[in-house]
Amino acid sequence: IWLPRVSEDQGQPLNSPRIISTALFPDGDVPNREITLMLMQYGQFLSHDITQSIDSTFVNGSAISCCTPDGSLQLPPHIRHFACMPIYIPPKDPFFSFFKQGCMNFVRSVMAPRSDCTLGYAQQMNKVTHFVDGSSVYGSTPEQTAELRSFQGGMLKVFVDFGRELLPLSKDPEACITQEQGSACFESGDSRTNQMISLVALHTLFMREHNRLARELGRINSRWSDQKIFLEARRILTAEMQVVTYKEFLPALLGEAAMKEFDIGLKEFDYSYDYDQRVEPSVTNEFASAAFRFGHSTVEGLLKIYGVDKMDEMISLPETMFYPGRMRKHLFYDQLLSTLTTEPIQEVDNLLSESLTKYMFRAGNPFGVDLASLNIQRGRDHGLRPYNDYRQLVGQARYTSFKDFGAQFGPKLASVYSSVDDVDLWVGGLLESKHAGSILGVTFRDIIADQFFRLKKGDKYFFDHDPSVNPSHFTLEQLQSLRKSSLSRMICDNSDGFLLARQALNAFKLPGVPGNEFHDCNGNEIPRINLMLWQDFE
Ligand code: HEM
Ligand SMILES: [Ca+2]
Repeated sequence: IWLPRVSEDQGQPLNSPRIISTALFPDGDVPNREITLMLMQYGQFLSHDITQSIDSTFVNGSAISCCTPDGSLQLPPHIRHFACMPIYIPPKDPFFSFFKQGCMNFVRSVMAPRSDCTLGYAQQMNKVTHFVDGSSVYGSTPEQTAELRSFQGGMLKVFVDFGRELLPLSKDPEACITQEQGSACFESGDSRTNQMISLVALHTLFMREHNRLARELGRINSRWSDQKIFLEARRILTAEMQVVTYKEFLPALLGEAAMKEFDIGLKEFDYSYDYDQRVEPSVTNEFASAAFRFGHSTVEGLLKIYGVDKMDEMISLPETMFYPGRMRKHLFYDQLLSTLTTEPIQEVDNLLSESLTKYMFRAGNPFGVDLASLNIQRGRDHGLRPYNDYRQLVGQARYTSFKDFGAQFGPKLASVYSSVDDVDLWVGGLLESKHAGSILGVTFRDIIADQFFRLKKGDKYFFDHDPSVNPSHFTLEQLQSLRKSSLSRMICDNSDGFLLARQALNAFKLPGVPGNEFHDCNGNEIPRINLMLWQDFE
């Protein structure tokens, strides 16, 4: 019902995720040659639009701790919260032992009530709307949306910092490491916004695009109310996000073959007529707790920030986690968008930046937490089956021996797992080699493609669905225009204009990759949506 998985060998508990993490996920630098860091950053932004599990808390909302205050030991079961599932750190740990850490806090996710009110095995709750609907921009509840709106001209609230529009400042004193003078901590539709600075940049980009749309719509339709402009701008921004996701992001991630195999490409003309009410659109646990966490392997631990003709700064990622004050620096937002669209992504492999496995959220401390351990433990918390079962599900032969994982990983896996049927999904999925034009192995590729199939075919409000099913459908002319949206156009239109005078057509592909040369933002090569199609003559 809710007990974590045990070994297929003799039913003993599985090995500690931290031991698996140190054996298999060292740091290393292997950049991809075609894909930009933007795929990583948009990936995280998009994942936050569709999934967020909820950590259990005490009844009064305070956080649960499953370790002794000094982190040396786990609290004994009889005095700790029932949702505790702390991660054991061995005394010989190559990193945490220096700090005498023997326990990494881990609290199990809140369960969802079953829709038919029966009892049965646990499923976890999703805190955000699973549809690709801009909830990361607008929030997932009407109350959150109201909090973010300015109620003037259809716009979202902003913090005007010496003439530049940034996200509104957070009122929560705990949302960042510091709220000191000159620093900043931001508010958006998603509670994870300040997790790291390039995520803040994407939230800023989308907020600005909403306000740009609202200003234009208000200019074209001088009689529209705040409410009308807000809803219309939101409908357009959501469509833009769906176009960027299905036309640019997914092909770069999954490859053209998967787009065809799973029939998730966007149509070029007409409505798509492919809404199917039998399709279950909610996010699968396999997607949220393992496959889409492929992104953690693509994170670059050092952000290279360029000045006009030289490198300005090399920022270590943990220094920007819950500490996004640099956003207030004059050039920084443009510089960061430029870094994201010109620097390569790290390959999806067994290499993980130390900024995530040693220093994540360290907030000035000499050590942080290990995201790889959290991912493995989360998979067990959420009741995922072992990797082998999913291999079979996507049509691959089950592995029968550790040797099947190859000479590089087989022996390492054998040293930390008792049975080949014990390997966790997130671990096995990351170790696969790339499949058919994708940057992912076949198992993650298929789990992710399946999810985006559901999120399109199962969403009656998806932007290209026809009037017979979609109460908020567009006209065919509007649809044609919306299909030209791109992340590059959005960046061109919403940068500060200090550095970003040009963009490559596809923001997920490195400039200079054939067919992806730079174009002037002011020219017509990077297409624009024609907002005159929203002119209302009534
Ligand atoms: C610096 C970058 C990132 C940091 C610091 C970060 C951190 C985290 C943390 C702390 C969690 C929760 C772990 C747990 O307790 O289960 C998480 C979950 C997750 N992350 Fe990341 N992440 C980053 C980038 C990414 C990227 C690039 C992607 C995808 C492309 C991604 C996808 C996800 C997903 C799907 C989840 C599960 C969300 C849920 O359902 O709760 N993350 N991440
Ligand atoms: Ca959503």
